Amino acid sequence: MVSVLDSIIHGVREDLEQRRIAVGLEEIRARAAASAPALDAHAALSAGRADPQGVRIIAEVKRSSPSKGELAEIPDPGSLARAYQSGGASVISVLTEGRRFNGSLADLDAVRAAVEIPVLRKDFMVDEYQFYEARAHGADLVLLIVAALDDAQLQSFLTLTHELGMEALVEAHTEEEIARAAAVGAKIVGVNVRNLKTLEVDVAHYSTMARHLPDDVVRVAESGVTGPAVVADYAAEGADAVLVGEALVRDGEPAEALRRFRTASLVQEH
Ligand SMILES: O=P(O)(O)OC[C@@H](O)[C@@H](O)c1c[nH]c2ccccc12
Repeated sequence: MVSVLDSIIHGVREDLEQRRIAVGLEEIRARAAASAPALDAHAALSAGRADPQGVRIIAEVKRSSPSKGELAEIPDPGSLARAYQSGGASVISVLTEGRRFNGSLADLDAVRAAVEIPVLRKDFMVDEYQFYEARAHGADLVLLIVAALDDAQLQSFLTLTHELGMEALVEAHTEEEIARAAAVGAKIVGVNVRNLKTLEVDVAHYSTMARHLPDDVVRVAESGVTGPAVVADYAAEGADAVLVGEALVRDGEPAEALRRFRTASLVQEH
């Protein structure tokens, strides 16, 4: 059976071939080498558990999703990102996938130009071209989805990411995927409570998976935040950072919403 993830990746590869025709590998490598050095995303996220200001937030610029359709128009991604930054975000995540998420590299450029904090290129990374492209467009961090890659790809893409001075958020959904992330030496591991093969969300899944995370990685809880209580639960389960999309893009006052999420972990100790 073709999963949602498989069908997204099929489209990602088609779109990628078009971009590779327009800007060849050699050119994109040169652009990556010429861009300002990546910011330290690992430092921005590590030891979030002990942060007296509350759990770290990775705030996402996300217009649409395969599960919900259009979430928000976001005519000016740079100004949304600035609001996130002023609300205390540690990292901005930008969806650059076009077909299902209605994102683009232009969104990444706009966000990069608007903020001083690390930026995550959130896409389905399946070809080395995309890593040079991410760096050329100012990304500091990329997403590696374990379910979309075999071990050899995971290892070589993680190495390439580090060679380019970037960090990777290595996303797992199952215990086996966490073990695969750990085996390649991932330093930042996300547990996505949304299963990308079926799109089902189960926020309790984070606590089930958290005990399998290695001690020495930065722990990120991804998806499913509907309000401060969910952020507080993730933090209580030991998350250093929480990745939030929908709840922030749908909120009319994203900076305020972000502040509420950050401090939720301080007031709702378990
Ligand atoms: O909108 P939410 O439920 O807050 O989720 C954000 C983020 O975790 C989600 O967008 C996401 C997590 N991993 C992904 C991989 C690809 C695309 C999107 C995602």
